This record gives sequence, C-alpha cells and structure tokens, in this order.
Amino acid sequence: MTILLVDSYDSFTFNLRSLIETATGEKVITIHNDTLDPADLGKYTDYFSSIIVGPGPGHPNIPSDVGLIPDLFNGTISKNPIPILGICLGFQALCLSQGCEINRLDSIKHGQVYPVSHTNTDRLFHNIPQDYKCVRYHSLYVPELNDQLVKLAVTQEIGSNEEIIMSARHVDKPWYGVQYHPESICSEAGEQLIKNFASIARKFNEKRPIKDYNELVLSNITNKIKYDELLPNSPLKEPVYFNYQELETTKSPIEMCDLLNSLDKEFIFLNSASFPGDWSIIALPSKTSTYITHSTECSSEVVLEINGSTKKETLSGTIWEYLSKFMSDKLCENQQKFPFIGGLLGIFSYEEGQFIDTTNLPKITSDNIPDTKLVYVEDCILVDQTTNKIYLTSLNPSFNFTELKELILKTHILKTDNKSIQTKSIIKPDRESYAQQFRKCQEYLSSGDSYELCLTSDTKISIPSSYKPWDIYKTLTSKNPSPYSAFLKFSDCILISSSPERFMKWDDNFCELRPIKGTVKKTPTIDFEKASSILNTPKEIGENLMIVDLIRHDLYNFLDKVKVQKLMQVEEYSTVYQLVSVIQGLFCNEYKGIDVLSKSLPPGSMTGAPKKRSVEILQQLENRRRGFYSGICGYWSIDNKSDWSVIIRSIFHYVNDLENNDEEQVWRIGAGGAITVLSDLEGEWQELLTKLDSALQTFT
Ligand SMILES: C=C(O[C@@H]1C=C(C(=O)O)C=C[C@H]1O)C(=O)O
Ligand SMILES: NC(=O)CC[C@H](N)C(=O)O
Repeated sequence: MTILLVDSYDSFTFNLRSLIETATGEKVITIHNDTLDPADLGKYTDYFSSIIVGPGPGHPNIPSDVGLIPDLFNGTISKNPIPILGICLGFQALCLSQGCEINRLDSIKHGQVYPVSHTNTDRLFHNIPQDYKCVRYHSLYVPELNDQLVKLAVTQEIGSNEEIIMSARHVDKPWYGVQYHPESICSEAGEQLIKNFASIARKFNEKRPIKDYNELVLSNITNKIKYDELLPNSPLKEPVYFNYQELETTKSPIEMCDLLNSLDKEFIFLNSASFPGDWSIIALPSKTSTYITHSTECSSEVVLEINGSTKKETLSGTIWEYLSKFMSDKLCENQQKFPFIGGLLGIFSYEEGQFIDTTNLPKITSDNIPDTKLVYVEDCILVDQTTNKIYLTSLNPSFNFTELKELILKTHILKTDNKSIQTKSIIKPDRESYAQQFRKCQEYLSSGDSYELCLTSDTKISIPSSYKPWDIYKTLTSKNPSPYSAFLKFSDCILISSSPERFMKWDDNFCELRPIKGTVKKTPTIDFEKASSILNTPKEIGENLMIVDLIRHDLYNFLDKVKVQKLMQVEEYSTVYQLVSVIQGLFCNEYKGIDVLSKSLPPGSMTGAPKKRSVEILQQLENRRRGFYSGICGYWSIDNKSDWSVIIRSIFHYVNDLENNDEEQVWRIGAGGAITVLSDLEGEWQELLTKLDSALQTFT
C-alpha cells in the first residue's frame, strides 16, 4: 500500500512522512502541491490507499499557496472518494471546500503546546486519551462548521476560554482533518492518530479498488516526484598516506598562531576550545594547496587557485555536486583519533543556501562575491583540549615535521597586549527602518505566511587599513570568548568569528545539529536561574520548538532515525544565556553528511519557518546580501568527519568591498533574532543590539 503526501513547501513535511511511515508501515510518496497538473490528478489517485495533505504557509483560498489541494475535495478526481487526512493548512482546505469560513485568530499560535479534548465519538481518536497535548502552528482557523462537517476535537484558548476547533470529519465522505501538528516533537498521540486514520482508510478501501503502485512507477510520474538527489560522494575507503607526531610544548594554540602570524605564514584557525567543541585546528595551507571559490553572481562557474595561478571550470551541476566529486577520490577510512586529518576548510555564505534569489540583490563587492570559499589543506597542528596534547599531522609524504617542530619550539615572540581597534566610522542599523521591517514581519505572521522570521540587519565599521586581521581576532575573542571561534583569512575575504552555535557535525555514522533560539542578556542582576525562568516562557519555547521541528524535517529528508537529544536547555555564554536543543540523526542508508548539508542551508535558526517562504519574505524586507553572516564555517575532513558553526557574532571583510578605500577597510557585522507573534518591537531591538555588541565591542 502506498500513501500520497502532499507538501505545501512546509518545513515540517518530512517529520510527517516519517510519522506516517512508522505508524502505518506503508510507503509514502511525497509531492509538492504544484508537482502535478490538477487535471491529471485522476490518473494517479487510484494507486494510493489514502492522501495526507500536510501543513504550509499561506491561506487555503490563495491558489498559489495550495496548488492542487482544492481539487482533491471537489469530487471530480475519482468516482470513489479517497480517504484524505488534512493537517493544518490541509484541514483548513477541507473545511473551505465544504463552504466554511476561514478567519484569522485573535491570538495567533506558533509553536504553542495546548491541551486538546476530543468527543470520543470517532475512530480517529481511538485509544487516544480524552485530553492530550498538541502543538499549534496557525494564524487562521475555522470558526464554525456547517452541516457537511462533524466536530471531533477542540481546544480552549488560555485567557478567553474561547473554543477553537482542532479536528473535524466530513459527514459521509472519508475526509478528516486536524488543525494542530501531530508530527511535532511536543505533540502527544501523533502516531496513534495516523494509525487510526490508516485503519479507517483500510476499512473504506475494502469497497474501493486500488491499483498496484508498481505499475505507476513504470510511468514517468515517479521521475517528476523524486526530489531527493543523491550526491556523488561514495567514499572509496582506500588507505591514504597519513602521518602524525606529538609535540611537547607549553605554547597555547593562540600563541602558536601568534608565531605563525609574526612570520607571515598562512594559517586557518578553527578554535573549538570549550564545550561542546573540544579541539583546536590550526590548518597550514601550502603553496600547492587548492583554493575553491564559487559565487552566486556567476553560479555556473567555479574558480580554482593553485600556486598563484587561477583556473576556471564550468559547473555541470551544483556546487555541492562539484565538492562531492572533488572529495570522492580523497575520502578514506576514519582515523578515529583526530577530528580532522586534512581536507576542506572554509565558508559558505547565506546566499549559497536554498531558496535565495540573488539576481536583484545590490552588489557589495566590485567583482564576484565569494559565496563558497574553501581551501584543501594537508598539514595541520591539532590540539586536543581535553588532554592538552598537541599533534602535527600531514597527508603529504614529504612534509618536514622537524622543521615545523623547531619553528614552534625555538621561536620566541614578544607577548603583545590585545589591541583595541580604533574605528573611523560605524554605521549601525537604523531603529526606524527596523521598526518598519518588524511591523511587516508581524503582518506576514498574522496572514499565515510564516510562523517565525529571523530578521537581521548589518553594521559597517570602517577602520584604518593598517590593522592586522589577527589582532582583530584576538581582540574579538578576548572580549567575547565562544566555543566556535574562527579565523579564516583568504586573499579576497576574511572571516573572524566568535560563534556560540554549532550548525552541523557529522561522521560516517551520525550527524548532530545544535540550534540556539532564545536569548537573554547577562547583567549583574540576571543569573542562570533568572535567565532560565525568562527563557521558560511560551515565546522562547515556541521560537526554539519551531526550529527543532524544522531541523528534524531537514534530517528526516535523508535519514530514518532522528532523535532530539536535548530539548531547550539553558546554556551560559560570556555575554548571553541561550536556549539550546540538540538533534541527532543516524546514517543508515546511502545518504551522507554532505547530502544533508546541501539541503539544510541556510541554517533554519537564521531563517525561521517554514524556511522557503520565510527566506523569500526576509529577502524582500532586508533587500541585502547577508554574505558570510548567517552562513557557516568549518571543515570536511577526508575521513568524512565534519563540523560547521553558524556565522553569527562575527566580523567579516571583503577585499573588493565597494565601500573600501585606500586608507580604510570596511568590516561587516550582522545581527538579528527570531520575530514571532509574541515578540515586541523594543524587546527585539534590544536583543539585536545585545548580539551586535558581542562582536562590535572589538572596536572602540
Ligand atoms: C540572528 C542571530 O542569532 C540567532 C538567533 C537567536 C535568537 O533569535 O534567539 C539565537 C541564536 C542564533 O541562532 C545573531 O546572533 O545575529
Ligand atoms: N501550519 C499550517 O499549516 C498553517 C496554515 C495556515 N498558513 C495558518 O497559518 O493558519
């Protein structure tokens, strides 16, 4: 048996797919609501045991929001009605099709946990406790049912006691719906609800002939509806040359970088020195290292730089396919001892992520902006922060370990104080423009187009060109220590990060994401306990829950086993307290970390949900390139271990920034936060300033 799942470009669809598969044991085919021409629907529906219509942004009466969904309920697609379960937008579409009104809620609910009670009269709620908890993500609702529909469950608004319909069914057709999200991590009885629907469908289908889905596979529809593509990255698992030596020195990683910097040696520093990070990586590019640059301004081309000479290659697919191919003949067996043994290190900008149309964005650099900037490195200094052991490692048989050892051991450098960086000018976000954008966000949240929008702004700092980037790194990280600081200096761009947020870490077996949502500024009167109580409110919990559900969806796209290891725990950082969740997925099929990464950018915590519609709205409101801010930086080791942090609380510079001049360089900082219906303008503005300040305090 095969179930058809109709997705409306939502960010929770694959959670639903996984729930349906677990609950029913049936195969699920997922299509977008505009994958098929509604006129053709009748050709396909007889192959499915039932149809589940998922949630989504927008309004059930806007054709571009719902695509073919209204046609499922207009009775013309098949002689025999097909069992259908509508979820949220799908439920609203069912009720609208029967002539009910759809109104806006007085009190919109996004990521809010509510008690539901059912009437105990329908098989849809068989074996489900009379009162149970569910998660609501909706701006719109069905105020009243007509005689075509039967009420099955309700919730009561807190405060007003108004009853809101949470479930209904058609009087005589096998059409059901729930207004809440059974697939959310915080909803109860989701699996039982889907099981019950499947059993209702099975009973109904006794009278309805279903054709063999395999026959449909032979027709061309399946080409159309397959939208997970496997990247060409199967590891060869061949032994590679890899060598390492331990180094006894009392020099800290920062002191070793000081030394390399004073000798004008190239290095890249990924310093994950405190929890949850545990290694510092000092990568040492050599003359023969390959630099890879890709720009969304010239997306069909990749630029390779080796030994000072530049080569352009035409991309036959995406940059992700290119990188997978680049790594596929290098991938080797896991070297357990180290996080990184050589491989790619670098940056992906926000614009390198999905759903962003860069064609009309104002240019900020005089030539193509680097959106992917990576270097393939073979030699490293690795510091295990838990044992304090230092290793020199290389993939290159002719690497001179003695020379590097002597350089580190014998060279002494004078200790320098962290410099404060004198600025020429700072252009901060404008409160009035932010207020306008905030109000527009509220309109999109109440029209049902988004559940959460991560609204951000940028700040430009102009400093004399004489400052050395490494000094800026030291100043930033001494003022804002963080678990994922990074120093990445390339010939055309520099990123200096003090990020608190891991985006994704993976190896052959598992991947982990650690989204942060919910921020409280540290002050002398706010301690951990006080911060925890501020963060334990519907606003902060809702913000975090939405991103947890979105990330589960990003993982379920490729993996079957996804777990929320930590749900909304408070963590303390140098200037803020944050609410953090940890989501893990196990690789048990042909997909790899790079497949997941390629379809999970930009990070959900920097967009909001649903991701596609939210990214489109933000692009219209912000009308700027976020550049490296909201992107990710990190590494992909040739033994398929990888770790990426979200680029926030960071400073970055483009060598060809249009605003640079002979004496001054422009550095950029992005800052923002999640806007929900529970946000207030002043609170969000202050949160933006707090986050901005964690990086801006580098400059005086
Ligand atoms: C947008 C930023 O941070 C993001 C937004 C957060 C929030 O809304 O609470 C928290 C961490 C980040 O995911 C930023 O630092 O600029
Ligand atoms: N989660 C959803 O499907 C939301 C449906 C609709 N866009 C609303 O906001 O009410």
